[in-house]
Amino acid sequence: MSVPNHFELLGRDGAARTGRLTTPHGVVRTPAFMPVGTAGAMKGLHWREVRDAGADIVLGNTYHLMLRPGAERIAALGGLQRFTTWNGPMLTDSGGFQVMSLAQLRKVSEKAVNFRSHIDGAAIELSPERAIEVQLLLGSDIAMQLDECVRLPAERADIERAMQLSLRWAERCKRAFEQAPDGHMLFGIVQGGDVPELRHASARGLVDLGFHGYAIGGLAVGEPQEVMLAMIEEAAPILPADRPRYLMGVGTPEDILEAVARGIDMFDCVMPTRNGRHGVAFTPFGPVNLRNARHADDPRPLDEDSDWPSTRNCSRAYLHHLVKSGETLGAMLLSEINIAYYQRLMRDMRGAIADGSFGTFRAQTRAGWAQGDI
Ligand SMILES: CC1(C)O[C@@H]2[C@@H](CO[C@@]3(CNc4nc5cc6c(=O)[nH]c(N)nc6cc5[nH]4)OC(C)(C)O[C@@H]23)O1
Repeated sequence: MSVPNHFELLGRDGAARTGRLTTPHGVVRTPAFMPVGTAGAMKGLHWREVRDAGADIVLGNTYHLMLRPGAERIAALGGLQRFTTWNGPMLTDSGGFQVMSLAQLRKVSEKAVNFRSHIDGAAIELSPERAIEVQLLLGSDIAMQLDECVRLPAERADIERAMQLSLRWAERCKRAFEQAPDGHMLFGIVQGGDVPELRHASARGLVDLGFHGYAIGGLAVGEPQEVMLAMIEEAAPILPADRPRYLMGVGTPEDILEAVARGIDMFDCVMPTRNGRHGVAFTPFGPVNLRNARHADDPRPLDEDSDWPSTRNCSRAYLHHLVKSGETLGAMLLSEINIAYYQRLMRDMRGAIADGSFGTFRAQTRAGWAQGDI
C-alpha cells in the first residue's frame, strides 16, 4: 500500500526546492525552520511571538515529554497542541538521540533502548513501538522513527551496526504507525555516519520501506561542516524528490543556506534561542555578541532594515545593558530577534527559489555575513 504524500513541490532552482507540507494542524511552507520547544515551551518566548515571527511548525521531544509531564497525561488533556496552546503543526523527535545525549545508564539492545531518567532516575524502556505510541498520544503531526545515532568520529563497524539496527527499528515503527489517524506522518531517519556507502544503504532501505518524509540524522554532532554537507550530497539524491527532506539539529544560518542549496527542506536547531540566552544575535552581517563593550554607547539598532520591531527599535546599547545586567528581558529579546532572523532567512530563500534567483541570493547573503558587523 503506497504511503500518502502530503508534500507539494512548488518550485526548484538547481537542487534547492520550495514547497508546501499539509498537516492536520496546518500548512508548512518549505524550506522551513522549526524552532525547538523541547519540553512543550519555547524558552523565553510566547507562542504568539513564534507565530508572528513566521514559524509554521515547532518541534517537541518525546524523551522530555514522556518523562515529564507524561504522554498519557498530555493525551488526557487533549494532546500537545491543546496542552501547549500552540495549536499549529508540531513535529516530535523520537527520543533515541536525546537518550544518548541526556540519560544515564543507557543500554541499547535489539528490543529497545533502556535508560534511567535524568529527572528522577526511574528505569525506562523505549522501544520502537513505545516511541510511536508516545508520539501518537502526544498527537504530533509528524512523528520520527526511533533510531540510534552514533557520535562522530566513530569506528565503521559501530556506524554500520547502528545504521542496520535503525533500519530494523524503522520497519517496526512503520508497523506501529499503522494506527495513526489520517493525515499524520512518520519520517524515516537516514543514518550511516560519515561513510558514503552506509548512507546510501540506509537511504535505500528506508525508501524501500516507504515513509511520508525522510530525515537525515547522525549529523550536527560535532563533525566539520564539509563532512555534514558531503553526507547530504550522498543521501539526498537517493531520497524521493517529491517527499520532504529534514536535516536534524541544523544549524547555523550558513549551514541552513548550504543545505537548502543541496536539496534539504526542513530544519530544527536550538541555536536561535540558546545563542539568544547567551547574548548573541544573528544578523544579515553575521553574529553580534552583545556582551562586547563596544556596544555600550551604540544607539543604533541591530538592523534598521529589519521588519521585526525589536531588531529595528532596540539599541545595541540597551541590549548590551540588559545582557550585562543579567536582565531576563535581554534573553527574551535576543531569542525573539534570532527566531525572527531565522524565519526571515527561510522566507527569503522560499522567494528566491520561487523566482529562480537562489544563486544570487546565496552569494549576496554570504557576502553580508562575511562583511561582518560594522
Ligand atoms: C548544533 C547545536 C547548537 O545544537 C545542539 C548542539 C549539539 O547538537 C544538537 C543538534 N544536533 C542534532 N543532531 C541530531 C541527530 C539526530 C538523529 O540522528 N536522530 C534523531 N532521532 N534525532 C537527532 C537530533 C539531532 N540534533 O543535538 C543536541 C545534543 C540536542 O543539542 C543540539 O549543537
